[in-house]
Amino acid sequence: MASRALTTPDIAYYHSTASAPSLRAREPVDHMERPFTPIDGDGGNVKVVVRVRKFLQRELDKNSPCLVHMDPVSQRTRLSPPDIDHGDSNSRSRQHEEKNFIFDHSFWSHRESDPHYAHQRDVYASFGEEFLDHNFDGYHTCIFAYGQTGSGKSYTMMGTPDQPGLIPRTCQGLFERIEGEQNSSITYGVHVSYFEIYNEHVKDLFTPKTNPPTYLKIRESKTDGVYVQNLTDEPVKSFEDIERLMRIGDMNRTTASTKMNDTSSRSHAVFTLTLKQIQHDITTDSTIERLARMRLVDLAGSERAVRTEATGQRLREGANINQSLTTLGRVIAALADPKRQRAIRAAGSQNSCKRRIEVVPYRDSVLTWLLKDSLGGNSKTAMVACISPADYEETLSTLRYADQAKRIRTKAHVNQDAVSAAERDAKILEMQETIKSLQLSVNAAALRKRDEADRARDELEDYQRQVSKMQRAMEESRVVSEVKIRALTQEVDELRPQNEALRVEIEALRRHLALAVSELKNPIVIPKELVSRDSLSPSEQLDAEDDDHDSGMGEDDGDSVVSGEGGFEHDAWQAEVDELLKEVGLFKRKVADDKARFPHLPDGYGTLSGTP
Ligand SMILES: Nc1ncnc2c1ncn2[C@@H]1O[C@H](COP(=O)(O)OP(=O)(O)OP(=O)(O)O)[C@@H](O)[C@H]1O
Repeated sequence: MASRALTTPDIAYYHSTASAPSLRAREPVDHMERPFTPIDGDGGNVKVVVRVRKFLQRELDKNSPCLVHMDPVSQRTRLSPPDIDHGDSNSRSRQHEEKNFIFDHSFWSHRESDPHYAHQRDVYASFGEEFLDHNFDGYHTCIFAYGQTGSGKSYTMMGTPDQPGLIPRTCQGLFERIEGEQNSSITYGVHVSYFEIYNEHVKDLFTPKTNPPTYLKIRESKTDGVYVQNLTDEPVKSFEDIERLMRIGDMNRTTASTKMNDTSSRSHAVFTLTLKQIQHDITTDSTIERLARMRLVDLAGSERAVRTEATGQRLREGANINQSLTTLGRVIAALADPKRQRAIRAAGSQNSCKRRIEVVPYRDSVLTWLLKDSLGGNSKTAMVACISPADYEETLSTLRYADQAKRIRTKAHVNQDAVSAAERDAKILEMQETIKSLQLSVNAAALRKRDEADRARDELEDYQRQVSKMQRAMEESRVVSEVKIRALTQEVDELRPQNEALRVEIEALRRHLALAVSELKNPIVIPKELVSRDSLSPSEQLDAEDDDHDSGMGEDDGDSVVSGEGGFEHDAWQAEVDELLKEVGLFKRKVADDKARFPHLPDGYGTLSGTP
């Protein structure tokens, strides 16, 4: 097993180039519009890639020749027979001949100076990103590394601190996409679990080792398929959270030094990321949920006891590893069998024909039982066949295995649900009811005799699962409510400036009306004598003025506008009156304007009685 990536210097500047279609499109996935998405229910063939590693010290010491050649254009992988002089003592060189294979991709990681050398980032860019796309589209995926011991599986899957592999890159890519997402109506939930299958037992890698070891049970349910009971499924918010967990998991993983590999994985490790995307539509108060599970599996390596020279515990481990890999081989062979595939197509929905289709031996090992869905069911799956450059027989066996896996077709479909707010509430209510009834039956069972204790325990476990499911649903409900609040707050913020502008306008209007009302309430009264004098002829006006002088008018006339200076006072009056008339005219125009702008103003608006 290669040491795992704790820090990731070369992914700090590694940017995902693939887009994350996710739920940005409000509608459910439309396969007609997105031709690259296969028809729902058809995951296509298992993608198979092959990677050859560099020489290890022991191979260099033996001056081993490189038996593998890869053509970067045709993707052809050629395996040459070993030279008799270089052939090891176990090889039966008489039967060896050149073999050619073509896979979806061949990664040449043998000599770094070669122009087509495949770095860790190239492996991820080649299909890791594509698989992340599938996850954001709502598909389950699985990538597993297969190969003999010491062939580079852990290096490819986990990598080293300097050269992180597919698992840390996938986790980093996932959070880069989530953080880059602009659509605030989508909420993301990511959970991580990590377990190993050691000597046909399942161990949680996130919980501390115990003595004796704690093994977990495998269960199967209609809704969840095959699952590990009570497995820790940690919620994570960032890549750093995952790194911390991976560190814990790797410390707990069973490795040992063998003759073939200093840090050999003695177990199959299954790292699972679960991505839940919830998009809330504020207009209909409904949600679309997409769930995708990505399984990243680092298998233990096949090994020959004569080569590893294992004894005791190592020998038993090796036998168990080989046993489960043999079962995996039988499962792959059954799934890839063209006769079986034809029979499935012919059977369609006829149950009688289905029964005659050969049963795939998933249950013969814990590994195949747990990977059932990933191998032949609802998943898009890729296999990385890791090979050594100097071991003809083991490499040929791996390449044959991989060649067979190419023919497997899976049945992936988008895992998506549209849920209205009412449905979600009803679901939570239903769960509460189930929990209540389970609680009753658990209580009742607890009262019965000891032989029923097992059943009671199972019911209790079911009950606990339901409770944690409900807690998760309620947590999701809370998250959706937060999204709603966020959207409404945003809307209020957007409306605030418009509201302020309207408020200012109304205030100005109110002041303007108050002015108009006061003018109308206190109209300007023009003295009668001024009006009647205006109607006289100029000569008559002069006579009238003489009369005024004669009668002493205007001597002490604080109230009168007409003074002894004659024409000057008259002009001032006239100017004042003109000014007032102008203002009245202005007011009338403003009232007319207001009526045009606000057609709903009452009819009496602008008149003394109609003014508020
Ligand atoms: N592409 C590569 N480039 C550089 N070194 C590599 C490469 N592949 C593997 N190695 C090195 O080869 C050694 C064995 O690799 P690794 O531990 O990944 O093998 P493995 O297949 O996981 O073995 P096992 O099944 O025994 O766990 C390690 O020292 C690893 O660093």
